[in-house]
Amino acid sequence: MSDCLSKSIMILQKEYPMVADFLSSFNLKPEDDSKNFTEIVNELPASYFEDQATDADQLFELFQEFINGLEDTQTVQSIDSLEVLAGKDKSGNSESCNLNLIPGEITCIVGPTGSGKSRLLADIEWLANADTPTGRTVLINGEKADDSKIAQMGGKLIAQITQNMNFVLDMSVEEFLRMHAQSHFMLNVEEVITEVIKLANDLSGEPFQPDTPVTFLSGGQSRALMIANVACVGQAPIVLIDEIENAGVNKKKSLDLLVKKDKIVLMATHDPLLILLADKRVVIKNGGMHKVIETNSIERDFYSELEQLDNKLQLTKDYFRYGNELKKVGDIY
Ligand SMILES: Nc1ncnc2c1ncn2[C@@H]1O[C@H](COP(=O)(O)OP(=O)(O)OP(=O)(O)O)[C@@H](O)[C@H]1O
Repeated sequence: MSDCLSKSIMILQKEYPMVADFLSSFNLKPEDDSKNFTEIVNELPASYFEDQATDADQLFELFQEFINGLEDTQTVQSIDSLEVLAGKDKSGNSESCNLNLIPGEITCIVGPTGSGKSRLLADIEWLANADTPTGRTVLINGEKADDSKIAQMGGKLIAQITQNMNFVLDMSVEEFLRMHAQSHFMLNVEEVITEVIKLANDLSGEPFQPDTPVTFLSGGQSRALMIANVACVGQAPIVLIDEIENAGVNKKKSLDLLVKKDKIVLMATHDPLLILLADKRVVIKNGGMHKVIETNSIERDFYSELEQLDNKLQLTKDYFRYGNELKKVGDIY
């Protein structure tokens, strides 16, 4: 018998408080919580199964699935380090450094076009084990992916945010978020939906409604929705971002949001504002990790100066985008 079917409800509830929600959603009100799930179900009268249109085997199966889901969720939440061990650059020379990432920290990947930034993201996405063109190895909590449960959890460990977030689903924003929140066993689904939509609208500055079909969202709106969703609903502790500079979202707010949720954030970018917002950056040269630079205080101070320049550039873009014609310099600001 599976462990969760033979453990007392009292013990299971200590490990997983959400067991109470499972029981109440099936109208099960055990009077004696020292009994296990099997005993509770076996004592139910036939009328219960008729009312619920289910049977004992189905309840056992659903309960096991539910507990497995909770176990997976707890495992992915306990990531406290990600390490990329050096492999080879494009010429086959050993890379100069490893890369260590921890929750609540933003790391940028910088380097010229074609240098290998996306390759590094892909190595992490695949939890490389000396089996990609770079020969890198990714360690999670100091362990190789194939050494633990992590291998099965690849999909739940890592969330990706890319330039191309195309939806093909025929559903509204609200339905999409509800489906996602339910699949993550969230308790307060409706509150979460409201929070994610509010955040996404704040990030893109181009509001949409709960009943907007996801296929109607603009590029900026869909990326904002993904970022808010990854931050609030997704339990993935590692977020990989490929270029959000032209994404039509507020970059600083987006990063603040992810960091507040204690995610490991790794972002390939050419944008100096994003680079200066990060805690550190790994420099890629000829496909290899060349060095890791911590953002220093001079760079942090330079950020505000650069931000003012960026705001000016943004105003200029909007000026022309909205059909204005420049008559004298100074009209824009
Ligand atoms: N260490 C390596 N060994 C072998 N091939 C590599 C290595 N690093 C990168 N490559 C290959 O080099 C090519 C360019 O890399 P990649 O697309 O990651 O560059 P990039 O820096 O993301 O470029 P861009 O800034 O234009 O997006 C890819 O085909 C990638 O697989």
